[in-house]
Amino acid sequence: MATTHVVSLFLPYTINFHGQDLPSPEDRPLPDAGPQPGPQFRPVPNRAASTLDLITKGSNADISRSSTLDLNSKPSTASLFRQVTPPQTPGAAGEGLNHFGPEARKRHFARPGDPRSLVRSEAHVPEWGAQAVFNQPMSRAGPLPSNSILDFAKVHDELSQEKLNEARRKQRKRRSPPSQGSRAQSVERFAGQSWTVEPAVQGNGGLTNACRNADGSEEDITWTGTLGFPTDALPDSVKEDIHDRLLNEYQADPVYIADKDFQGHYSLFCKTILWPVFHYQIPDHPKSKAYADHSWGFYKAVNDAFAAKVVASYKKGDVIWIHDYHLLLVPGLVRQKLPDAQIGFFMHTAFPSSEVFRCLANRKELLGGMLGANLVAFQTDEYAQHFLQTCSRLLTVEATVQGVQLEDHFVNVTHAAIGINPALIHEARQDAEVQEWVQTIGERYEGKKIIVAIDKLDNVRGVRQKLLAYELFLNKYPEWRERVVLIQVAISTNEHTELLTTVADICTRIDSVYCTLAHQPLVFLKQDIDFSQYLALLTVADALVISSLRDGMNLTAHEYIFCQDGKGGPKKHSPLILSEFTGSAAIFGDNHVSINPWNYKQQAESFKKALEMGDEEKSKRWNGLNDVVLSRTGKSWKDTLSDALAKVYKEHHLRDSTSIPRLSTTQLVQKYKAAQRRVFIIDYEGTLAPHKTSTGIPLSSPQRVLDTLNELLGDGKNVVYIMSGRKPEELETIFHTVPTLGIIAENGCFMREFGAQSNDWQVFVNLDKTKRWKRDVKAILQYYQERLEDSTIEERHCSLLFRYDKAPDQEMAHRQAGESANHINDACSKLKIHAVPISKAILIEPVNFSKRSAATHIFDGLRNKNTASGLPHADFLMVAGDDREDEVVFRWANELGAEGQIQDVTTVSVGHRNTEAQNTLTQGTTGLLSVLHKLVKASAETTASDYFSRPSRDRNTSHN
Ligand SMILES: O=P(O)(O)OC[C@H]1O[C@H](O[C@H]2O[C@H](CO)[C@@H](O)[C@H](O)[C@H]2O)[C@H](O)[C@@H](O)[C@@H]1O
Repeated sequence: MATTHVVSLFLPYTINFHGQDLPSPEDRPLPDAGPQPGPQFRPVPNRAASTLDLITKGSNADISRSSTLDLNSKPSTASLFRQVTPPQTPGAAGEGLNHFGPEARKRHFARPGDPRSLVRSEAHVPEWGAQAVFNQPMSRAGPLPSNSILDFAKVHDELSQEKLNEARRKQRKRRSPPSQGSRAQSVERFAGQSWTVEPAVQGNGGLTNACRNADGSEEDITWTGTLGFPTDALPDSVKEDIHDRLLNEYQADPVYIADKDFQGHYSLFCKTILWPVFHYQIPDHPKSKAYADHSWGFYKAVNDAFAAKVVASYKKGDVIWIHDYHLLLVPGLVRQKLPDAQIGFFMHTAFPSSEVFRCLANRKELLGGMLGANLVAFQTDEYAQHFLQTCSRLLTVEATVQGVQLEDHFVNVTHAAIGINPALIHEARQDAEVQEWVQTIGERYEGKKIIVAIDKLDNVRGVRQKLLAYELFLNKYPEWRERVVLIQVAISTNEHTELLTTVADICTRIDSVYCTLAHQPLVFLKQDIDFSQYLALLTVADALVISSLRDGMNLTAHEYIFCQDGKGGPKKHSPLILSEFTGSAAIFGDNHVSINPWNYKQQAESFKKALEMGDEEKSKRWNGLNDVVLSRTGKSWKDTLSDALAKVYKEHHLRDSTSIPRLSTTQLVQKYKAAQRRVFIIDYEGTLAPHKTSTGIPLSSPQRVLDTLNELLGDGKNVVYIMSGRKPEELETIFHTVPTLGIIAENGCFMREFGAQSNDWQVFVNLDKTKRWKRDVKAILQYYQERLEDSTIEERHCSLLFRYDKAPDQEMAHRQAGESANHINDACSKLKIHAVPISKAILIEPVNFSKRSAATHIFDGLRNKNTASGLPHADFLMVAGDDREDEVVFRWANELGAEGQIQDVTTVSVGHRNTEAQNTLTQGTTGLLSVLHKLVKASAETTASDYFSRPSRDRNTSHN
């Protein structure tokens, strides 16, 4: 049975090992020690009380281990920061405990014994390899090479040396039998361990929830992803057991990646390069990470491993959905192996503007990878537009609202915002623990207003900006100081120590200025909270603030709106304060309180506005928001995307030149002979005659083309048009020996009617207006021409061509050409012209006139003429072409055929491109000439044989 492969970096499941002889923390490998023999487990830390526990249960808990804020014993926020040693780089030393504590186990709401549970959509998870939640193996990756730009050259040399050593090691291994060395001993301890399948700690909770039904079940899905912890230390037998159980019982196919590759991929390339760039954090000082660093190799290795896994488990008819920025290369890699597969790609994070994306050293490979999909989808229209513009600028391809036109195929681009799973949240909030927390928090803060904020302490979440704005709010509105509390849950990662310090400073300031013996207006929790506390906070909040500087969506906002409906606690309908830079803001209309998080003053005002909002307005706004949350759920997102993919896949398949039949000359001859009135519309360059270089086609055309056209025109039943992008006078010169030929020039801006005088041209465009836009556009093009060696501007009456085929630096030429096209499209959007990349040139032409509009004109003319004479206007139409401009004529002709307006319609694409034509002719221009010649010959033979087979008395009268 066909399945949908949901391919995401992390599976929704992980493994918890339950050995009898779990190692103590002292057994952990030492920093920089590399792979170590011996115990490989981290114990689960002693249970530490969470802050919210402390709120109610007193301060007996070991606060130094839990990094919590005990409101009863009131340590200052500053002391809180001092108590906690920031964790070290995961995998390097195996540290990184305590931020999550045992509460992080409850990131999900699980039915007993069933890991298919609701998870928090935007959970704030520990770094990979931190072993903060379950007993799992340590990373054997050892320290990775530095990715500081200052060490670039050194690392480069080291890596080259390492490659050499690796090759030598492999050679030695091939020569000698496998040893029973330390690695074999160290993995032994895992062989007999018992383990359980648990809901994942890492990964995209929004995606997991969207793929689950109201009862937690999933249909026809196979998950592909990693287990979320280092697996080098597991023996193959354990890996196989885990694989078999996950696949059989949970439809989850684990991908095992070498620890070093995973760490280099995730902690380096994803987290220090892609994530900041996609969220507009562009480092510009020497301490920042290099854009072109060695971690690209790790990124590729992980993407390769994923692609190999997908290809191996794919069966004909399956659908493949690849998710998020970790796996940008996978669509392209899978496409290479499975050219006919149905592949969708969804980007969960924001996609930056082309100006930012182009900073990435591997930008073309990344785009090429994404374009391996049939459908590339984003959360919002804005991100989709950024992607289209990036492709157009960096790859110099034509990007339309529907997608990207590549050399020989089309990739559709769309947007669909992910949503939440209301039914599962509703079930979860019925849990007694949630109810208890609702009551507890309500009692603890009775008489106060609670502003809630739940973020990962990462530069993109705008926590610093939020705290500064809150400080300003307290300063400006003293009447609120004793009546409001901001509960900021913020999980830090070890990467952001600078941010942590700044945030600590602000917290200290707020504490020292506004904290009193009776009231603390800021509760800063530098640890995660469990799922029931999360739901309870969202339920009782008087406002939620999301101040992200950039965020793909942000489903915490959606979960908050849902929790405020009064069915899991008090009916609050509290306001949502939401950054305009989140995807969610794009779908919520104007019912939230919108902020630019950089505008501290505005953000401070938004707190006041939210806290003082009247009940009526609150309910009105909340109803609007809730409508969006309930109508745009995770399920509807998933259904919309799978319908869209199925539709475009069908279209692509129909247009795929390998699935379009070759033109059958025999059938065509039969139709031709049967027809009374035939119309031919044939493209010139690339279809009837080969393409020539930028110097243009030679004005003396091949005699064979002219002879064939004259032969066709020799039959009085035939009406023949040539279509071309060239100027009328050029075409007139080329075809001066074919006097009655109809000509469409400059892609439909001019037309000489069939049978008209040689210089009798119809002009469809307004030439004065055309002159004006050409002058403006030429000025833009000249700017680019001056910067691009050996580029030229070719001027036609109604269009301009910026040619760069002779430019010595083609990389630069592509970039300049792409820039110029975007520049013109942006600057001249009101002029009804567009700039489109064609082969080695940018064509700037009017949007309202095309070969299709000219073809329609021809057909209307024939219809009018023949209606008057009583003859059929046409019962045979043949359209032949080879490139983008001809596709619109194919579509038009196919429509006429489908509507029955013309009995026999034949559309032929010469060459190998994906096309809307119904037939292909792969033999090129000479192939088409032979077909046309055969038609004429067959018809002449018919006429002769008809003549001689008729009685002689008829023969004598036939010309009367
Ligand atoms: O931290 P990562 O493991 O690299 O994953 C990135 C984030 O993925 C999820 O967020 C993304 O998807 C959400 C749902 O589509 C979307 O709302 C958000 O804007 C995206 O960034 C996950 O929820 C986050 O915790 C991860 O950090």
